[in-house]
Amino acid sequence: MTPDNKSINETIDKNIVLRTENMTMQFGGVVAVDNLHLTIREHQIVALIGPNGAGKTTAFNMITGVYTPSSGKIFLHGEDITGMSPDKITRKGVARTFQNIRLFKDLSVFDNIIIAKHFSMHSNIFSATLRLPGAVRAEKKMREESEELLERMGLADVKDAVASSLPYGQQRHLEIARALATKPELLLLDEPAAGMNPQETEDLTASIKQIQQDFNLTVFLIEHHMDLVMEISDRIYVLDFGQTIGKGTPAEIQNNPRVVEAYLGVDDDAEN
Ligand SMILES: Nc1ncnc2c1ncn2[C@@H]1O[C@H](COP(=O)(O)OP(=O)(O)OP(=O)(O)O)[C@@H](O)[C@H]1O
Repeated sequence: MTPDNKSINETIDKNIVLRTENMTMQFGGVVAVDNLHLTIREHQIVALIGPNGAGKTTAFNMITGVYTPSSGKIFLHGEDITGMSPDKITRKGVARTFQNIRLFKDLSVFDNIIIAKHFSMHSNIFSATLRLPGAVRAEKKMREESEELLERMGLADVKDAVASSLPYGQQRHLEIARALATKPELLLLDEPAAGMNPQETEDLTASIKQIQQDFNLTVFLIEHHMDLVMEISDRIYVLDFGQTIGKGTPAEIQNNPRVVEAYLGVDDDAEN
């Protein structure tokens, strides 16, 4: 390899935020995810799709440290994070939302954000209680950043409302805001449009694109709403019974006969 080729390859590799090698999860006799190879580059929006039970959430759970893979490796910017704890992975710049909303339902919108900020900054409860100058400054900064985040997410008007009192669509936006409060570089969204009507889904599609640009993010999302997936994804991976049956651009996926047969041919909405 010439020196020029070598430096080109190194530059390309630096752009890889997340890479999995043979990532596999077995539950008893079920291979939920089978040898998954992912490559996600900086500032891409990448989707993971597939029928129910295909292994999508299990893949997220391995990447975020909830499960340790049965075999295979996970690299974040080239660092092996396989089996690292969820807290540690969050502090390395990975945040996620969940398929079923997991807010602090009895707390205000603002407090949901502040708690996430405290968590990500590893703030010291003793210095905060004693109101030491450094802690006071940090707290002030956190509050300002939280206000700004709520403003950007269109939630400033409801910042004092109890989280559970928000309409469903706004609760989903709050969940994304809370994930953003940890200042991630890589944002994982698990079915962000679940339960949304077509108008809410359209609004969310625009929001995700905007958030990705405003916060300079790399986004990896699981979603069943194909309009959303096809519109915003740079690349798509398709799982079926844990196996990767397709990967490529939206156009490539739409024309992949195996994917159409296993998944795209089935109209999820028609079943409901
Ligand atoms: N903790 C677990 N213990 C045992 N089996 C599990 C566990 N978690 C998931 N599975 C199994 O692994 C397979 C993949 O499940 P997973 O939830 O990852 O699918 P999914 O693609 O996210 O589905 P959906 O679209 O319905 O959310 C399923 O057969 C599921 O029953």
